[in-house]
Amino acid sequence: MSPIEARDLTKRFGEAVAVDGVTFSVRPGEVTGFLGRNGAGKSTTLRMILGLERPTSGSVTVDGGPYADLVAPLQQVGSLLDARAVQPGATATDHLLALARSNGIGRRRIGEVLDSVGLGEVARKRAGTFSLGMLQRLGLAAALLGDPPILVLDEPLNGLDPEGIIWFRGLMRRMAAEGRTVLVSSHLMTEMSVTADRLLIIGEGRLLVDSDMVTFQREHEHEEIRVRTPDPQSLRSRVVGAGGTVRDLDATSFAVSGLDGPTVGGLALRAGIELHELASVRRSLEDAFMELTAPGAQRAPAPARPVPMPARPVLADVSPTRPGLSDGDPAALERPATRFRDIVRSELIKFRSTRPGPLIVAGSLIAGAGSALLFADSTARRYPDFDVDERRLFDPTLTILRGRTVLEVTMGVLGALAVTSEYGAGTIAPSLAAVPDRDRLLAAKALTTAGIALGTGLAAGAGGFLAGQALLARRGVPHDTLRSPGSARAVLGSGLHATIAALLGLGIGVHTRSTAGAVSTLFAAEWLVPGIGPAFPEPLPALLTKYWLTEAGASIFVTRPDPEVLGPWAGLGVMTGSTAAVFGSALAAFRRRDV
Ligand SMILES: Nc1ncnc2c1ncn2[C@@H]1O[C@H](COP(=O)(O)OP(=O)(O)OP(=O)(O)O)[C@@H](O)[C@H]1O
Repeated sequence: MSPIEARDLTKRFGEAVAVDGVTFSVRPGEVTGFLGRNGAGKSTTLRMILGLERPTSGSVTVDGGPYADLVAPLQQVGSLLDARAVQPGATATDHLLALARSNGIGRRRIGEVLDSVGLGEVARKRAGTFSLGMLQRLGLAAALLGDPPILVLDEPLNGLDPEGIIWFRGLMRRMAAEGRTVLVSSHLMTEMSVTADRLLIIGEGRLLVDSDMVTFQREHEHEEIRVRTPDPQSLRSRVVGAGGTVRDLDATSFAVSGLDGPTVGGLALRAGIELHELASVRRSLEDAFMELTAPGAQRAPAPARPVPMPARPVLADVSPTRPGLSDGDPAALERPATRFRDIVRSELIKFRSTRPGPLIVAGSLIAGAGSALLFADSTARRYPDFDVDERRLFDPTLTILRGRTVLEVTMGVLGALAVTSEYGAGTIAPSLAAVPDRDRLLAAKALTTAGIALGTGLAAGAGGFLAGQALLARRGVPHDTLRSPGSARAVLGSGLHATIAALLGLGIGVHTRSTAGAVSTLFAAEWLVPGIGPAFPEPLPALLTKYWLTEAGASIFVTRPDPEVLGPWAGLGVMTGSTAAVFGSALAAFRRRDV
């Protein structure tokens, strides 16, 4: 079994066929160049190899099974799809650390790979300040993190300067010499002719060439005679009759292989055919590539050749790690499967290293406590004018916790950002390549988000409550303590409410995939729907007040019974149920969709 095997791999986007019945094997100990023009289907094929896109039909295996089944993905396959897929606010170290942690790779490895790609000096610089060439190096560093036996790289040369290209060639050659499997896509034939041992050429989704480079060069790189004549038909038949091979160039010219210039000239002279041009030119591999992949070129699918397996990889520590395929390799046995705890730690690093996350938490704490103080102050000013009924119904806890709306939105945004920031920056692809189990990735995001929101909600609620009650007490207005009926529950509720709001945001974020879309949806849920509710005839306004998720959830803060709203726990239950429905549908969508 080859490290990468595609069988009849097909991907359709609607009517368009991006990859059309492609079959190939990639062997260890070689650099395999995957060549094609823009839009030929290279990236789609590589994304299917990495489990980021689901084949419409056919299959592709990595290390003998689907990519999703790898036990420690980064230590088995290193990949680079899009070098620009980084959080601009994250440093090079943080970018790698988040990936490394998810697969239980130690921090020491980060310095090593950064040094090995020449980025040691900028380890603490933000990736947003990097040139494209530096980003390619960072992407390669990410691919090398787990010292994997298989490398899958999509156009890694883009943006590299000449020195970088030479360095990259050397790196690929070294990797192959160590027995690793290297699959690298490109649209540059010339580059691949010096880097690759084996060639796969894809055009309009179909595999056109599957050959070793030496054979391809022998077949396509040679001298040929270019002939221009007003009577190409006659000369062509004479050339073919003399054993030459003809390749049409345009209406009046063709190229001849297998005969030399004087022979072709002699044939023309003897037949009395006028010649306008007779020249010997070297046919480059680039020419061959352009002709083979010309739009609409006549083509048949390349035969699926049985690929003999070369000797086992040389390096002990680059052997396959899939259980059952490791042949008792001690290096494989040392690699533990990815642990959920590590994925959570990786999510925490992502949170810390993307600028909006910590800012939102700080802002929420200030806004939560600040709005409580503002409400306390305005209540204290108005309290002397309250009539008897107003004083009887006065609920100091509820007044203080009115800032919950701000927290509900900020925590919702925080939850949404856990996924939308990944889609926005494109880091969702490397994240999923590192953690292909989508349930576990989303669960880790949910747990991290919930933990941060719970802490923030409790801190903002308790801080706001204590500061607000102290202000009321100082101004001689009735106030609550944590021992007052319902007050502790309301403060605890602040944490629960923030947590549910964050999970709601996360679910919405998975659906919208864009931060703007998620924020608009959250604002609609928070303000638009309850705001326009009263414009409709009863009983809709009453129902919305009681059962709309954000309104119902707010009842957790109510300390005096109110017939218009649900009981505190019932209300929070409605909000939890609605959030669970949104989150459940998000999980289903996340499992199903490509990337
Ligand atoms: N998500 C998608 N939805 C619709 N069409 C898509 C999608 N992804 C790719 N395609 C189409 O599939 C075809 C192959 O695209 P792909 O990105 O695989 O090409 P490529 O060979 O990698 O090109 P490039 O060198 O420009 O990256 C293109 O026609 C592209 O427009």
